[in-house]
Amino acid sequence: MTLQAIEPAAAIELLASRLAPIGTEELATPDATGRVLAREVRLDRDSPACDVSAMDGFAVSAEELTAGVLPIVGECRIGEAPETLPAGSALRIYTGSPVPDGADAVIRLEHVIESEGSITLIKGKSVRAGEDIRRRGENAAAGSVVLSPGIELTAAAIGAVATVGLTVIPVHRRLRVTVITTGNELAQFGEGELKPWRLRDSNGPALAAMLGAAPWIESVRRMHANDSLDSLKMAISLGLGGSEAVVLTGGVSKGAYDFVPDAVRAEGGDVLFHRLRARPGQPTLGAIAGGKPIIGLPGNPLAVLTAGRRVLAPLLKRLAGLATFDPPASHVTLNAWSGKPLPLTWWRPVTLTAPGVARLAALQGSGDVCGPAMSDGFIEVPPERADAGPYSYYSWRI
Ligand SMILES: Nc1nc2c(c(=O)[nH]1)N[C@H]1C(S)=C(S)[C@@H](COP(=O)(O)OP(=O)(O)OC[C@H]3O[C@@H](n4cnc5c(N)ncnc54)[C@H](O)[C@@H]3O)O[C@H]1N2
Ligand code: MOO
Repeated sequence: MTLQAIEPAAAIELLASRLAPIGTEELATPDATGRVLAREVRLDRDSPACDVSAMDGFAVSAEELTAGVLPIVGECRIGEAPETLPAGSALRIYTGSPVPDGADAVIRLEHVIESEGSITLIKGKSVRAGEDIRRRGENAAAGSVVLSPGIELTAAAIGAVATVGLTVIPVHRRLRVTVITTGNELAQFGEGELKPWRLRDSNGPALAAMLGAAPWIESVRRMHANDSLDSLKMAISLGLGGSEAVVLTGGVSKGAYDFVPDAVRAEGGDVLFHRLRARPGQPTLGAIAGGKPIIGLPGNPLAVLTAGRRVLAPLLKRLAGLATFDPPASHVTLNAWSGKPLPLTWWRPVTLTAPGVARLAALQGSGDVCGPAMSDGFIEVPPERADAGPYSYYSWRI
């Protein structure tokens, strides 16, 4: 069966729509950092839960302080129930202390003169009702949604989870991914002198580096298959058995020894796309078997990086439970364009040189491992464009 070449975004959408997020587990809140939240989090009480001072100073009646001198008659301690402010007086107050009943403003320390146990406004300063008071519920009211499911738990999110009082939180389990390298040309461990027609595996380590850094990936298991249908079938079967996603590199194109498409189908894979309208990475294949994605990346090292980052990574994010699995990219402008336009999407490695500015990496083609080595990521050049951009930019970090 020949499938039409498809746009990268459409390929992601097609396969993502067939994937369900992995199951969940409960973790102690701080241990969930970087993990994908699996429930909605709502505020259990108003934030703040009572009126509190925003500054160190004095709780007063704005009208009374504006009118003259106020004796300091006590203090509002932080962490203790609100005091009552007697009429015609001031209470010391600290950032976060509950505002006493009877006060309608906080005047900060540096705006008053304190003398003989009383305060007066410094000349030129004024005080208004409501000043420097954080009102109960002004951040958010009890019951409001603070976090939606499917977000990655950042430091800010963990703070919110903790403030709601959740000591354990449901998150999606982490993915186990199997990466299968293919090809009889790859050197074996301990092979000794490397003949020029043999080569070291760079795709396996590059993919393990890209995927293994994600906090929602548990493990990247590496396997190797020879260029034979049986060897590939065995590796795919083992991969499907022990992980949530299987990624292959090489053997996916049109050569006599490119058995990946047949092996994927033989192992029950429903091939949804096989060829992207994008380069490098054109022969990329996407399939689903038993609800698990199988992604066949090409063998060329740059194609592995670009299609891995642009197509594989969003699909794994979807599987990991991330709601925004193909987020909008940031943009960079090139310091200079070079090259003739292509009739398809062109992924070109770049190095960032200033905020929002990038330089094209010098490289020979998609078989060049060294050219992209110092790049930060790549730009996505739409078909027929041949100018300095701006273009969508994808970092190698997923
Ligand atoms: N007649 C056609 N030939 C090719 C086409 C085509 O459309 N028609 N597409 C080309 C494109 S584009 C690409 S990309 C490559 C991809 O081919 P495969 O996915 O089948 O990959 P292989 O042939 O197995 O390997 C390609 C290249 O990559 C090297 N390689 C493979 N694995 C590794 C690894 N783990 N580490 C480092 N390098 C690896 C391999 O030795 C080959 O040099 O096909 C074009 N051909
Ligand atoms: O598209 Mo291949 O992916 O030239 O390298």
